[in-house]
Amino acid sequence: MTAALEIDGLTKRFGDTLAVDAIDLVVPQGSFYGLVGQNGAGKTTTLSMAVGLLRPDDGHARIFGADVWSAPDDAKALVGVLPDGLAMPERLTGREVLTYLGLLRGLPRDVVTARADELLAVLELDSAPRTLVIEYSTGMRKKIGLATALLHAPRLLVLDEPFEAVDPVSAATIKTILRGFVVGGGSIVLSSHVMALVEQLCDHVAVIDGGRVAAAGPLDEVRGGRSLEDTFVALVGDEDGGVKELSWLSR
Ligand SMILES: Nc1ncnc2c1ncn2[C@@H]1O[C@H](COP(=O)(O)OP(=O)(O)OP(=O)(O)O)[C@@H](O)[C@H]1O
Repeated sequence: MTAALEIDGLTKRFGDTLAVDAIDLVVPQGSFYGLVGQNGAGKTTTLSMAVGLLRPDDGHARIFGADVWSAPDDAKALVGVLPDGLAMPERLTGREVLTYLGLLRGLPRDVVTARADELLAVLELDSAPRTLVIEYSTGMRKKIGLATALLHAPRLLVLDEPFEAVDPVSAATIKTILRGFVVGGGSIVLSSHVMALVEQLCDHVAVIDGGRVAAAGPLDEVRGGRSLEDTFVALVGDEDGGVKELSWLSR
C-alpha cells in the first residue's frame, strides 16, 4: 500500500547548521505517527519540507505517492497542515478565515459554511464571533489553525505541536477529533515534546536527534518495554541523562 507520507533523504542546511541530515521516514496509511525530539532537533524543518513549505537541499517527500515539489497540486489537495508559527489573515474573524480559505480551496460556499459552523462550535471558537484573529490567545490561534487544516477533509494531517498552549478541555476535544479522523481512515503525523501525549495517541513514533532519525517504527517496538520518556532520554540524553543543575540554586 502507498504510504501516506514518505520522506526520502530530506536534507536542509542553514548556513553552517545541518538542521536535517538525510532523513528517511515512512508513515503508513491509517497510522497516527508521533515525531519527538529535543529543541532544535529538526522536527519543524523536516515537517515543513515534507509538506512543501520549505524547499529541501536534497531528498524527496511524497504524499500518497504524489511528490510534494514536482506534483504540488496533487500532494497538497490530500494534506491538511498546522505549521509552526502559522501566518494568518490577522484582521479577519475566525469564521472569515475559514470562509476565505475554504473558497480558496475550491469548496462550494454551502459546504464551507456548514463545515465552518461545525468546526467553530466543536473547537469552542463560536462564543467570540466578532473577535479578530489578531486578538486571539495563543491557544485560540492553535485551534483556528487546526480548523483550517481540517476544512477540506484531507487524508493526511501534518500537525506541528498541535497541543502547545491549548487548555486541557480543548485538548480533550482535539484528541477526540484526531482519534476519530484516524478511525475514519485518515493518517496523522504530529510533533510534540509531551511523551505522555504521544504514548496516549500515537501508534508509531520517530525520535529525531541532531537532524537524524535515532529510532522509528511502531510505538511498542521503539519503547521496547520501557516508557517513551525513558527511551527518549536513553537515545538522546547525555551520559547523565541530560539532566543538569544550576550550581547557585543547589543547597
Ligand atoms: N530559518 C532558519 N534559519 C537558521 N537556522 C534555522 C532556521 N530554522 C531552523 N534553524 C535551525 O535548524 C535546527 C532545527 O530547528 P527546528 O526548528 O527544525 O527544530 P525543532 O526540532 O522543531 O525544535 P523545537 O522543538 O524547539 O521546535 C536548529 O538548530 C535551528 O536553530
